[in-house]
Amino acid sequence: MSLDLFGTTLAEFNLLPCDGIVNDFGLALAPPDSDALYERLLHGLPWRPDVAVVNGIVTETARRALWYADAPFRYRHSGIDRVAEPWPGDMLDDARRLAEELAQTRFDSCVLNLYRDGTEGMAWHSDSEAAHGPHTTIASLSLGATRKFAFLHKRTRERRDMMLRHGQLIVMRGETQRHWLHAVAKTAAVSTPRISLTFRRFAG
Ligand SMILES: O=C(O)CCC(=O)C(=O)O
Ligand SMILES: [Fe+2]
Repeated sequence: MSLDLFGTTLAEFNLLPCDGIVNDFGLALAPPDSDALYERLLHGLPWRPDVAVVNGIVTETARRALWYADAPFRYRHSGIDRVAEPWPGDMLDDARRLAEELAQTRFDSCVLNLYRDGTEGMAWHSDSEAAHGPHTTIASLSLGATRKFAFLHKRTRERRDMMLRHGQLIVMRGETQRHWLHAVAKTAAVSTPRISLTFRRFAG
């Protein structure tokens, strides 16, 4: 699953210099499986805009989003209260198992994002400590177009960027959400969709 580079695996390599851990598992899903999952999710899920409060006004995002979980968990994010929906059949079962195996964590929910092209991104944010606890683990599987994923340290403004490719899985863990913001950068160079599956744990 992870490339063996001179005895250390990619997964052991921490992309962040301090205050958190981001492991890159490389192409965790083989191309035929990534292609099949991408097509199934792109065409088979009821994608809808996300909502966020911007300058006090409730606004629909260009990006599409969905949130599935084992139970109707509630989560306040971007100023809006959300409730999780039941899993869409078995569509996400294999991806969830893969994420659990690589991250060595049990996940009970998945936030999915659809960026239809490079004009759509996600602004700097961190994923709520209140909902996930201070040492949350989030596994993120990318499908479709390659996009730049960036990290910005909240205090030092130090920055780390990585490209996320079709089938690539990364894990954010430890104190990453407490000390770092992350974002999906917009770009004029991408004209095709990208989907991210972000597996999380809400129950204790
Ligand atoms: O699309 C991505 O890779 C990141 C998504 C993200 O940060 C989130 O859903 O909180
Ligand atoms: Fe996030």
